[in-house]
Amino acid sequence: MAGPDGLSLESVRNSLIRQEDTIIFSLIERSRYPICPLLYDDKSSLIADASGSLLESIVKGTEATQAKFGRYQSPEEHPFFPENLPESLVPPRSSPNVLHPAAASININKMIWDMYTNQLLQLFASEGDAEDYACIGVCDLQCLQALSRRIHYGKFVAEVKFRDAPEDYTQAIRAQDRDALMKLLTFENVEEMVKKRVAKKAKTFGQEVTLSEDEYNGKYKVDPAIVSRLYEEWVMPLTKHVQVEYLLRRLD
Ligand SMILES: C=C(O[C@@H]1C=C(C(=O)O)C=C[C@H]1O)C(=O)O
Repeated sequence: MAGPDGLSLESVRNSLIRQEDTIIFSLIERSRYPICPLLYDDKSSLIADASGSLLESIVKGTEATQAKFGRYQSPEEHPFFPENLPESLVPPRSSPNVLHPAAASININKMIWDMYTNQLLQLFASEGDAEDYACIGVCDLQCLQALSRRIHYGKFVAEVKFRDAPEDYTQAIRAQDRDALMKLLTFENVEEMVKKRVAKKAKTFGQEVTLSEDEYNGKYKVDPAIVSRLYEEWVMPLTKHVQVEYLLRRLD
């Protein structure tokens, strides 16, 4: 049942389903380009005097602009480089914060960055180089932000699950028992559906649309099996990790 603030398991699951579209489209966009290793190289001399990789500079610069316009006032958004972000110029949000205040201390973007640059990219982008650094970096930024939003949305999922069964969760939280919390919040049947649905979406969104009535039997823009694997091995485990981290602090 929805709480007075409108939060319900159905509404948070619907949001996760909608976010699948954003993630898959951003992967499709990124897969148009080769990996382009120079973008991620800390020692590349692509821009003089910059510390870190070119992607880091692109993400830091974009986050600074977005912070000024209030992006990180939203509890759904988490910066990759929270240090030294400028103050927001827009007035604070009026919507009530439905999360426990401890939620603000959870940001696993470093893990997401490492997973994306060291493991995921290699799965869906081809080997090689290109000079469209800005376009490719912006595609990476979009993938990273979409994955980060989805994974940190685990805070909302956890809040709703806690409200639905406060006694069960309270016991595990008081004991700071990660395994018990993981067991309580895991729904294997939902995870199976997620894996199947994202593969189906990758097929639907990633085919070449023609006017022919024949069934599509061409190549998909991103491999549906890889999208499913991405969810199984990284996206869902990290979302559950965020859920556990949030619940451990839920009674602070
Ligand atoms: C997000 C939820 O919690 C867990 C994580 C899931 C996910 O990341 O998609 C799916 C099912 C659950 O095991 C949920 O129950 O919807």
